Amino acid sequence: MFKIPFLDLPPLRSAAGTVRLPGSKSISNRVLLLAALSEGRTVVRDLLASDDTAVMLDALRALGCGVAQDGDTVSIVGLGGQLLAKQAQLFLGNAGTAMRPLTAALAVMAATQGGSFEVSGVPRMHERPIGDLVDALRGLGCAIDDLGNPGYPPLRLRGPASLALDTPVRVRGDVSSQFLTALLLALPLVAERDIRIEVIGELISKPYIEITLALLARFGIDVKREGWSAFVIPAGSRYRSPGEVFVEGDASSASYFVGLGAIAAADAPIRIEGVGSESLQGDVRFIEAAAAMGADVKAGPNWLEVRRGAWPLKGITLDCNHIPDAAMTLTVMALYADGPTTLTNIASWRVKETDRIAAMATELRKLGAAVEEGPDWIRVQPLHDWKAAAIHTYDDHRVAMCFSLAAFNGLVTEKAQPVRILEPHCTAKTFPDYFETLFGVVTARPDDIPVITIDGPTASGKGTLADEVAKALGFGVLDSGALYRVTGLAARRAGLDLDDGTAVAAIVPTLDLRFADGHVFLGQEDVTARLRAEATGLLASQVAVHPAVRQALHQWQLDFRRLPGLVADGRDMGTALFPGAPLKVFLTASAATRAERRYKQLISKGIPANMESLREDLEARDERDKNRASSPLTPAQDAQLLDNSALSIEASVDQVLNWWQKRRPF
Ligand SMILES: Nc1ncnc2c1ncn2[C@@H]1O[C@H](COP(=O)(O)OP(=O)(O)O)[C@@H](O)[C@H]1O
Ligand SMILES: Nc1ccn([C@H]2C[C@H](O)[C@@H](COP(=O)(O)OP(=O)(O)O)O2)c(=O)n1
Repeated sequence: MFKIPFLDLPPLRSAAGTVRLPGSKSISNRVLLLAALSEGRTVVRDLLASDDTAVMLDALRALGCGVAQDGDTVSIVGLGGQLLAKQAQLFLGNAGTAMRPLTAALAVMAATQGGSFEVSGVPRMHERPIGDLVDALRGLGCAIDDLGNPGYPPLRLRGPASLALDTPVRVRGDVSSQFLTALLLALPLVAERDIRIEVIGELISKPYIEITLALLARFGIDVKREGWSAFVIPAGSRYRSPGEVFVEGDASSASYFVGLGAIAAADAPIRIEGVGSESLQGDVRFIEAAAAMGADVKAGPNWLEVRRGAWPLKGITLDCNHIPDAAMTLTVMALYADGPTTLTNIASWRVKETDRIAAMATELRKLGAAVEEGPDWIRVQPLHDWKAAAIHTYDDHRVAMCFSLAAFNGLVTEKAQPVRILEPHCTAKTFPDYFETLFGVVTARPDDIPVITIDGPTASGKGTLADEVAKALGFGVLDSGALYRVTGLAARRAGLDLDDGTAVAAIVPTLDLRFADGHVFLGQEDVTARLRAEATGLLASQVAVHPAVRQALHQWQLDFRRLPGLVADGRDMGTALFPGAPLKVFLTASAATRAERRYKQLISKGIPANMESLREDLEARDERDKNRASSPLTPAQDAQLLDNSALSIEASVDQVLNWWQKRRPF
C-alpha cells in the first residue's frame, strides 16, 4: 500500500495480464456478522483484508466472539444468538457495512437479552444517515439513544425492551439498501413467529439485497420475498453455520480493471480472477455497462476477460440504480468516449463515503472535463484538452481508484499528462494494494517514468537520501553501487584478476541477485553486510573502471526504471544511465565530514573502524572514481549541486523534494 501524501501516475499507455481481486467487502462483512451470530465455528476463506473488515473483526472480538486470523482465512466462533458481553463501545470507522447491520443486531439482542452498546465512527460516519433504520427499529420497540445528531451515529442501543413482532416492520428502501439488509440480518435472531418487513418507497440497489438473501440462505435462513416490497422471515428461523465460506472477489473493485481493459488492452486482454458470471454481487453487471461503452468482455464462472472493443468508447445514458458503486468508474471512462455519458438514478452517491456526485464532478473538472450534475444524475463530456491535475480523494477509495484510469489520456491526446492522486492510501478501505496491482498490468514509455538521479562520492549520504526520497514519493530505488559491489565480490570469490575487465564482465550475467526488504541476496546467501563492508567498496571501485563491466551492468540498471518512478543512486546515474532524468542531484560533503559519517555508521553496526584510514580510503576511492576514463564521477551539466556537510538528513530530503515539486506540473 502507498502510505504517502500523494502518488503521481505518469502517462500510461497499455494494459495486459492477470489480476486477482481482493475479497468482496459486502460479502466479507456480511459473512463475518452471520458467522458471529451463528452457533459454532465458521471458517471464512479469501476474506478481504481492509479497514472496513478490520473494524468489523474488532467489533466481533469486543462482543466476545472467538476470532482467529491466518492471512486471508479467519475462523469465527459465533455467539449462537446469545450475547456474551452485555456492554461494549464499538468504533466502526467509516464502514457502513459494519455500522448498519451491527446497529440492528445489537438493538434486537439488547432488547431481548438486556445490555448497552455504543456504536460510533469517524466524523464522516457521523454524517451518514441511519435515521430510517433507527426509526424502523424503534417502531419495533428497540430502545435507541442518539448520542449525536438525531438520525446519525453515534448511537446507544439499550435493553431490555419488549419487541412488537406481530405488526410488520416498516423501513424506507430509497436512501440506502443497507437499512433493509440490516433488518434482514438481525431479525432472524428474534423470529419466534413470522416477521414481516415492508419496504417504503422504491428499493434501491436491489442486487445488494440479493447478496444478503443468498448469504442468509447459506446460514440457514430462508426468507420469503414478495417482489421487492415485502420480506418474511419464517417463524423458528435459526442461524446455522455452513462450516466454511469462500468470499468472492470484489465485483466493484473489478470495475477499475474492466474499465482498464476497455481503454487500454488493445493487444492482449486483462484477465480478472475472482468474479464472473456466477457471482452473487450485483456489481458484476458493470460489465454490461462497459460493453455498452464498447468493451469486449468474456465471462467465465469466476473470471472475466476484457479488451478494447470500440475505440473511442461510446457515450451512453444509463440508469445506474443496480450498480451504484461500480458506476463511478463509468464517469472516468466517459472522458474517452465519442459523446456525452449520462448516469441517472444515483442519488445514493450523495450519502456514501463522500458526496460522490459532487466529488466526481469537481475532480473531473480539474482534468479539464465539462461536467453537469443534478440531485441524482451526472453528465460527463469527452475530454480532448487534458490538464495535469492533483485529484483530491475525499477519503473515498473509489474516487482514488477511478481516477487512476485518467492516466491513459496519452491514448487520446498528443500531450500526455500525469495524474496526481492525493492520499492514495484511502484505497485501504477495500483494496489496499490497488496501485501495486495496477502497476503490475500496465505499461508506460520508459521515458515517461520519472527518475531522480543522485550521484556523488562515497559517504556523501546518497543511499540515505535516495531511500528517503523514494519513500516519500512511492518510487523504487536503484542502489547501483550494490551491483558493482556484488560484481567485485563475486569476481574476487571466483579468483579472477580484477584488472581483467573482460573476465570480470563475463561474470555479470551469472549473478543471481535479489533485493528484498532491505536485504540483498546472492543466490541463497544474504550478502547485505558483506556488500556494505569497506573492503567490498574498494573491490567495487576497482572493477568499476572497466568499460566492459559498466556495459555488462548497463541494461540491468535501466531495468530498474519501473512504475511509478525511480530514485537512482550512484556515480554516473545522471551522466550515463539516465541522461534525460527530470531531476539530477550531485551530492557532496567535505572529506572530513564523510569520513566521520562513515566511521559512525560502521561503529554503530559494531564494525571496527579507524577514522584516519577511512579518510585515506575514501579519498583514494574518490580519485579512482573521478579519474577513470569510463563514466567518471562528475556532476551532470544540469545537475543540482547539494553540499550537505552542514545539512541534516531531513533538510537534504526536503531540499530534493522541493526541487522535485518545482518540476511537477501540479
Ligand atoms: N545529511 C546528512 N547528515 C548527517 N549524516 C548523514 C547525512 N546523510 C547521510 N548521513 C549518514 O552518513 C552515513 C553514510 O550515508 P550513506 O547514505 O550510506 O552514503 P553513501 O550512499 O553516499 O555512501 C550514514 O550513516 C547516514 O546516516
Ligand atoms: N553508478 C556507480 C555506482 C558505484 N560505482 C563504483 C564506484 C564506487 O566506489 C563503488 C561503490 O559504490 P557505492 O555507491 O556502493 O559506494 P558508497 O556507498 O558511495 O561508498 O562502485 C560506480 O562506478 N558507478
